[in-house]
Amino acid sequence: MPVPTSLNEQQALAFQTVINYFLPAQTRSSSFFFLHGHGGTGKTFLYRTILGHLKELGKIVLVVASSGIAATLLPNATIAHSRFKIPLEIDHGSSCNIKKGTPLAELIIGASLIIWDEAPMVHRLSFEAVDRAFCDIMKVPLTGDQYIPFGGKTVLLGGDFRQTLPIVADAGREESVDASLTRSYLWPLCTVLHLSQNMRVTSDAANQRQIFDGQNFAEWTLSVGDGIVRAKSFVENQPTDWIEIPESSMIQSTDAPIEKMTSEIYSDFSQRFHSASYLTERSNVTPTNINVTEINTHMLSLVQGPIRTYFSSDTLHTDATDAGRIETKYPTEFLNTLSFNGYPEHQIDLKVFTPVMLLRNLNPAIGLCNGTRLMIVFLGHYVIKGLIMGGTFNGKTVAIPRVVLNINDSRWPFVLKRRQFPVRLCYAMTINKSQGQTLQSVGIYLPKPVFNHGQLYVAVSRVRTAAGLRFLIVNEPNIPSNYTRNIVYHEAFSCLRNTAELTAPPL
Ligand SMILES: Nc1ncnc2c1ncn2[C@@H]1O[C@H](COP(=O)(O)OP(=O)(O)OP(=O)(O)O)[C@@H](O)[C@H]1O
Repeated sequence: MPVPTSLNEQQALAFQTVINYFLPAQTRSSSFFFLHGHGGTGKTFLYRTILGHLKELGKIVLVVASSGIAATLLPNATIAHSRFKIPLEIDHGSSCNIKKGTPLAELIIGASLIIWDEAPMVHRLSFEAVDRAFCDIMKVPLTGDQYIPFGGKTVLLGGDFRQTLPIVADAGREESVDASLTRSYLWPLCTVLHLSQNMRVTSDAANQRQIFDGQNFAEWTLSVGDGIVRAKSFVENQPTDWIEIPESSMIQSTDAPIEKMTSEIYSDFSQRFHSASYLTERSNVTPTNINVTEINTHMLSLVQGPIRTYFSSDTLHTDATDAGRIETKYPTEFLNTLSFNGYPEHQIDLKVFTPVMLLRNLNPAIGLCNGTRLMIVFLGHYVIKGLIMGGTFNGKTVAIPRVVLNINDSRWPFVLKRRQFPVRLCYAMTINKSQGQTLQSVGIYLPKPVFNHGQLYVAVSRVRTAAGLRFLIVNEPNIPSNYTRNIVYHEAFSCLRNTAELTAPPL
């Protein structure tokens, strides 16, 4: 099959390698691939090209993504966890809840290719559970010489290991790296396909200007991700990972850093606070939810118009034998004070024209995913309405209902049932939540440095141009305010470097 001329050299090689598996009688060493490339290298473009070609050949392709936002960028994509029924509570022996003979099992048997985008975000145990389920469906033994990964299905995973690793509660460096796909028994069985040419920013003349240390913006961003920017240590016995931020990107700190930062990112706010395109293009990002809330509260106070407050209904559910005692010990008033990452607050204050982020995958088919941003256009009693900002469904107005969320947090001896609109204001968002968003103007607010692998890289790679990036850093007095930490766990992706040279298989 001819390689499409629209692809660059690396994309063409990857295309050839994958498509080769659909041609008759080839010598096959592996049918499991990982497409590795940083943001803008054309992974999505390549998935679409492969999809188009296999469609022409009449093949079935299942497309999934680890996050709702990534799923909205690919045709007919769904979220991997729901598509493959991956258990939420997972351990080393888990499999997916896919029964033989069901329509889903038949669909998997009939599929020629599985594409899974943003794979590095997902815990390796999830891939291992899918591997077990596929082997079961395909009647392939899990051990011994007959074993083939994913039961012999051709699988193309993709993503960037420079970004944040799977979230593991209270994990240190070792546990975080151990959760990565690169630590799975599956990893040595995959063929890595590399993309490194940035197709998104290279054409932009402004980005070709040197911004720092002889590098242009795309190169600098990538060196941040690779953890190869020159770094210092300011605290004895602490890691040498403090890097200098280009002067041109700095906002000087003041006594009122939030006001200073937001007035730069949301310039002309009083005139433009109701413009969806203005809100779509910008956001502040910061490592923790506490600072996100501070920024959002400040911005809400600047919006003209009345506030509408929505309170959740909170109840608790427990199977414990002393359920009565637990209910007495944790009254509703106490439950209302609890906050959980990724869940709505008990009290949500909103105004028309405020931007919110959806916290649940309500209906990915119409763009309502965990991470979708919307501008509020209607605040009713039973329903709120928003205009989707960004992505494939940009500009669509949708209704958001109240939903019941079961919050199972190991710190508490109960499951909290919270009935609330699954939204949070998003003039600012955590760096982890910003993964997958593309913006024109981003203010990175660091009242404390980042605390995890890939966070600084995710933050700086949200924008397409150096001009769109602003930092406000508040450091201890002994550390200059143009330095911040760049945490990179090299061991999470060092195994990828040795596979950079891939030779094209014979066609
Ligand atoms: N071969 C190509 N020819 C023309 N344009 C391309 C090519 N490859 C990619 N692009 C364009 O470059 C931009 C970035 O590509 P794409 O979105 O596929 O990158 P990505 O690696 O998926 O990025 P991210 O990880 O940030 O989602 C898009 O506008 C895409 O259309």
